[in-house]
Order: sequence, then structure tokens, then C-alpha cells
Amino acid sequence: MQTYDTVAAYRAWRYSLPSTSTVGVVPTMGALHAGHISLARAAASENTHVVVTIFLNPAQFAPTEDLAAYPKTMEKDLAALEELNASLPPDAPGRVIAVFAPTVAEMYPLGIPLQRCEQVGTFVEVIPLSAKLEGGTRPHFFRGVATVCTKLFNITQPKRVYFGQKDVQQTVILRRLLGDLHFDIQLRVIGTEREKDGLAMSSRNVYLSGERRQVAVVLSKALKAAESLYNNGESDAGKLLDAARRIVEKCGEENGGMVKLDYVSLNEPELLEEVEKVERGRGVILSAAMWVNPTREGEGTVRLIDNLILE
Ligand SMILES: Nc1ncnc2c1ncn2[C@@H]1O[C@H](COP(=O)(O)OP(=O)(O)OP(=O)(O)O)[C@@H](O)[C@H]1O
Ligand SMILES: CC(C)(CO)[C@@H](O)C(=O)[O-]
Ligand code: BAL
Repeated sequence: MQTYDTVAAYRAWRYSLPSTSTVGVVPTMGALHAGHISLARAAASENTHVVVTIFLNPAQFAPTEDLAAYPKTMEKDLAALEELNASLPPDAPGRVIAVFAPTVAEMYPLGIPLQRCEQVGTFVEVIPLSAKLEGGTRPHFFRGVATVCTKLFNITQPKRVYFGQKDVQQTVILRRLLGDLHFDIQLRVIGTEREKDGLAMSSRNVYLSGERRQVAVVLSKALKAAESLYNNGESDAGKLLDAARRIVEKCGEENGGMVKLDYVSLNEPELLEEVEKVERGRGVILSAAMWVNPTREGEGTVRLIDNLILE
């Protein structure tokens, strides 16, 4: 497994591959966990070469967000990918052969100030999807994601790219981007890996310990409760959302405001229009975001997201 930190070095390798090669790319921001590894495993099952990108992308962070604190664990990340390779069956079509981990200067030659009004250069925006749900609270976010993914796709030249359902809006936006910009790339969405109690794995979970880690599970519990109402015949969106909302609110009241719901929403999967009634057989996204507030000095607010598909 070779690590490349410049576009030129990566390209020299990429263009040396036989034309029959298929490259599967797994974009990440590092601090790898079992969710990321499941994406790389899926990529190894259907490509001759798997490339993992590790790049903490400043453009998707607002100045008030946690860019500086975001966990950086490069050595452990590389070891986890080597461990994955060692665990793959001998007849697996591919394995992780390259890691592309560029510097910020390499990806943004003109620099990338976090204040959007100071940014200079080329940016990619998928409207109006990028303003919905996560985009309501993080207006800068999907412009940063769409821009960096366009750069990464262009550099890495994949046949297939792998993203997690945990960030479901990201997958909807990137599907649109690939189609609209005529990228000849297939998008694969891989199911959410969870901790034993149901909490969706996320690099940001390392910020949570003790009571905060215990209450964080309420987000997945609330979604599960709405899902089970739906499975028992309820299809009115208002009632399903109320059920989920009440569970998080009650948890907040019982724990001194430790958790606060941002949104819970039911949306169709193409344009993310809100639905009033869940039509069976269509597939509707039930998604939510919640803040876990600090309980002592030195802790920051942690924002968690999760979703389920109501089939
Ligand atoms: N629990 C998970 N299961 C499967 N895929 C996941 C999971 N968590 C993240 N991913 C996917 O891994 C890719 C890289 O995500 P990223 O590096 O931002 O990690 P993350 O855990 O989502 O971090 P963050 O805490 O910043 O949200 C994305 O496609 C994301 O959807
Ligand atoms: C796709 C991504 C790697 C772009 O920085 C990031 O948004 C993520 O990890 O989900
Ligand atoms: N996986 C989401 C990356 C972010 O929250 O910035």
C-alpha cells in the first residue's frame, strides 16, 4: 500500500495501471472506524484497485465548527487499512493499494479561508439540495463537499465511488452531481455500521464519553421508534415525526438539556422534498440531527446525524 500526497505522484501511478483496471475510491476525512472499513471492503469486492482518500477538507467547515479539533490518526488509519487487506479472502478482486492524502495547499492552490466571502477560485454547488436538512444548519457544508469530491474524482479517476448511508443527504447530492456533470462514475451507498447499542459510528463519536456517550444513543432510538410505528401501519408523516421528536425532547428534559434536537424529517430520495404521507414501496428517508451539549469545561458541542430508510 503506497501513500501519495501530491496530485502528480498519484497520477503517475494511476496512469501506469493497465486499461483493464477498475479503481474503486473511498473518500474519507480520516480517523477511520469500522464504517469506513466497510466501504473499503465493499470496494475491494468489485474493483481491481481500491484507493482510500484521507483529506480533512476545510471548505466544508464553518469558522465556528470543529476543524481544529477534528481527530487526526494517520498512522492508525494506515494500519487499519493494512489490517483490512490482510483479512480479505485470497480471491478478492482487489485490495487497498493506494492512499491519497494530499495537503490543503495541494487541493486548494489559492488557499481556503473558512469565511466564505473570502474564498477565491472554483466551487461546485448542487442547488437546491444543498440548502435542505443539514444545509439548513450548515449552509457552507455541501458546497465544500461537492467541491472537494469533484476535485477528488477528477484526480483519482475512479470507476466506482463508495459513500456511507449515514451521511444520506451527501449521497443524494453526489448522485445529482455525478449525473449533472456527466461523470462516468458509479456511486455505491453502503449501509450504516453501528455500535452495539445502535449509535451510528462516526469519527466525531470520540468526542463523547461517560454520560454524553450514553445519551447519544437516543437519536437512533427515536428513529427506530418511528420506524416501528410505520411498520405497524402508521404512514402519516406528522405522527411519525412527532413520535421521534418526543423521544429526543424527553431525553433532553430528563438529562438537564444534554441533548437538543435540530431536526427530524421525512423526505423523498431524489429532490429531498418533504412528504406528508409515506407511500409504501417508494422508499422515504427518515433523518435527524441532534446536538449533544457540553457537561463540563473543555467539552464542545457535538452534532450527530442519523437516518433510516422506510422501504
Ligand atoms: N457508521 C458508518 N457506516 C458506514 N459508513 C460510514 C459511517 N460513518 C461514516 N461513513 C462514511 O464514511 C465516509 C467518510 O466519512 P467521514 O470521514 O466524514 O467519517 P464520519 O464518521 O462520517 O465523520 P464525521 O464524524 O465527521 O461525520 C462517508 O461516506 C461516510 O458516510
Ligand atoms: C465525502 C467527504 C470525504 C468529503 O470531504 C466527507 O464529507 C465525508 O467524509 O463524508
Ligand atoms: N461525514 C460528514 C463530514 C462532516 O460532517 O464534515
